[in-house]
Amino acid sequence: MGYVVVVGADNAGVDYKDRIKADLAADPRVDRVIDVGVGSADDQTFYPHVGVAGARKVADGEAQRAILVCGTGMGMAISANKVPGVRASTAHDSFSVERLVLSNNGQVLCLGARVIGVELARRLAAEFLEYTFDATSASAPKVDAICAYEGVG
Ligand SMILES: O=C[C@H](O)[C@H](O)COP(=O)(O)O
Repeated sequence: MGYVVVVGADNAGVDYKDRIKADLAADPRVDRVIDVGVGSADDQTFYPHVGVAGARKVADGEAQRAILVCGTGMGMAISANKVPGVRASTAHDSFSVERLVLSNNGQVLCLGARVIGVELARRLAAEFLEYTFDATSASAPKVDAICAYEGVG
């Protein structure tokens, strides 16, 4: 069983989002890609609406992961983290992407199209799917402590 992955972006990130969406569609690790928009750079929908829509699909169990793109990645991360059960962060290097999953059990990777190049963004998106959180690891009780602050888990 492969991943269901949500992709989303605002007008600043839509080109990156569409590139990553195409990569995911061709990725054998991915069963389905859900695109929560925007559809074009003309769509001025504010990033929090996209970020929360994407994060809700993860929280609801419709998807296991989400990749959200805005200008910096930060607005998407702040917005996605408003959804209980979601752990989202901007990560612009390989080590941070690894730790987002292995340390933080993060399900939502946020990328900044005005910060990193599209080839790095594509690579980080692919790397994000390489990792699976180990619930028996020493990091697990720390993630449990995060969840306890929001009444989840
Ligand atoms: O975090 C927010 C994003 O970077 C967004 O794409 C741009 O937001 P701004 O237009 O408010 O700078």
